[in-house]
This record gives sequence, structure tokens and C-alpha cells, in this order.
Amino acid sequence: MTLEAVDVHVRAGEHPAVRGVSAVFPTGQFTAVIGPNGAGKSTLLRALLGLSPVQAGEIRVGGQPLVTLNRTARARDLAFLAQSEVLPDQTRVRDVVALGRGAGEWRWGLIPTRPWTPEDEAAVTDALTRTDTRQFEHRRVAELSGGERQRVALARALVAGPRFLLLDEPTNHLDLAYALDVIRHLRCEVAGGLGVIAVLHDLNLAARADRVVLLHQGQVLACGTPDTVLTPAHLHAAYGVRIRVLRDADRLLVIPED
Ligand SMILES: Nc1ncnc2c1ncn2[C@@H]1O[C@H](COP(=O)(O)OP(=O)(O)OP(=O)(O)O)[C@@H](O)[C@H]1O
Repeated sequence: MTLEAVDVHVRAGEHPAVRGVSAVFPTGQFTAVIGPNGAGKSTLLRALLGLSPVQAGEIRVGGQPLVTLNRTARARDLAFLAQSEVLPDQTRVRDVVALGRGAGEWRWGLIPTRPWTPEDEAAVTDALTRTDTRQFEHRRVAELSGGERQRVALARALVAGPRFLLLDEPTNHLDLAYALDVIRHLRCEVAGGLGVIAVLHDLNLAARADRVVLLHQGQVLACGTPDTVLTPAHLHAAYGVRIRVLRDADRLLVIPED
């Protein structure tokens, strides 16, 4: 299954932020979206989620135009994790993750769409286990570190079983160990079939993706495997700085020279 942008144009305010972007994001793959500040990465992500109206072109999920899917179908297929998710400080971790099921009781302060079931309970336990957050499921969010919170936000995003998870700079406020930890968890989900589309600023993290889409001035400058996209020529064209790309065993290392 794929999430697809077909010749997509999106305005941010009056600004043509995305100009004719075509890209295919398959399930079971980790795609990094990179590019300098203002390249249109967040705008593209919002369009893929159906949060920003598309002026021309089309977003398709599994071949179907996104605009034809209702809210429930969109929520079933697509999940979003923002840079720093706002989680309710005084709520216990297990209940925060349960919120992502869209079911439950009035006690969570949201209007439930259906009653809570044993399947919901099992899905919450599974999401907690997969994100290594079960160990503190009874703690309140306020008692967690930034990295732990981000894993809880990840569990909440995954608990409904989306086909695609879109993330906007998920590692931005995290130290190196936590950033690698988030990438490791995402990779496990991708191995299980999830399609991950992550806006990343750290090119060395992007080098760990299966595919990279490099945006520049609202357009795709390069798209493909890290090997083919993360080249000195592409990176100079996009970022305007000289960058060395080295290979260490099976990994690319991206080093700015200026
Ligand atoms: N509401 C708005 N009104 C006018 N211009 C906007 C608005 N939102 C974004 N833009 C412009 O659209 C362009 C793309 O913005 P976008 O946030 O998608 O870029 P980005 O690649 O995610 O950047 P960053 O890496 O800095 O987050 C930028 O030039 C930005 O200034």
C-alpha cells in the first residue's frame, strides 16, 4: 500500500510552499523528508495528512484520493506525531495511550465514539510494550523525561494501528541516545509493515532511512535511497554548503565542511 503525492501544490498563507511535488511513500519503508529551512517539508507533511488543502494535484492513500475518505478512514490509515506532542501532565501513561483508541468513557473528558472493549485494552498493552513504556504505565506524564514522553506519544500514535505514521522532526528536542532510540523503535514498526514518513533535520539520521526525499524551494530536488540522494552535489544544491559524504561499513556519514 502507498501514500502518494501526485503533482501536489500547496500554499502556506500566500506563499507557494509546495510546488508540484510527486512522491510515493510505501508501507514497510522508512522515508526521511529532508531539506533546508523553508523548503516545504512541514507543509508537505500537513498536505499528506489532509490538514492543509491542496491547490492542485492529489494525495492518494492506497490509490484512493484522500479527499474522498471520511474522518474515520483517515484516522484509521494515518497517524501524526508532532515535534513536541502536548500530553496531559496529570494523566497516567496508560490512559494517555488509551486516548489514541478513540473509544472509552467520559472520564477522559472526550466524547467516545464507541464503548471500550477487551480488544482496546489489549491494543494499549501491545503499544506500551512495543514502545518500552509499559514499565511506567502507571506514572503520570509529569513524572517522565522528554525522551520517555516522546515514546508515550509514539505509543498513543500507534495504538489505533495506522498504516502510515507521519512525524515532524521527532528527534529535535532529544539528546543523541534518545534520538537513536526513537529511530530504533520506528525501524521496528517499519519491519512490522508500518509506513514511516519523517521530517528530519539530522542528515546522519536520514542516512538510516530506506528512502530519502530531498526538498528545495518547494520542489523535489532528489528522491531515492540514501546513497543516491545524500551526495555532495545534491546537498550543496539544497543547503548551499560543501558537505563530505563518507561510508563507514554499511552506513553513510554526512559531514559539513564549511
Ligand atoms: N502561514 C504562512 N504564511 C506565509 N508563509 C508561510 C506560512 N507558513 C509557512 N510559510 C512559508 O512556507 C515555506 C515552507 O514552510 P515549511 O514550514 O513547510 O518549511 P519547512 O521545510 O518545514 O521549514 P523548517 O525546516 O524551517 O521547519 C517557508 O518559506 C515559510 O516561510
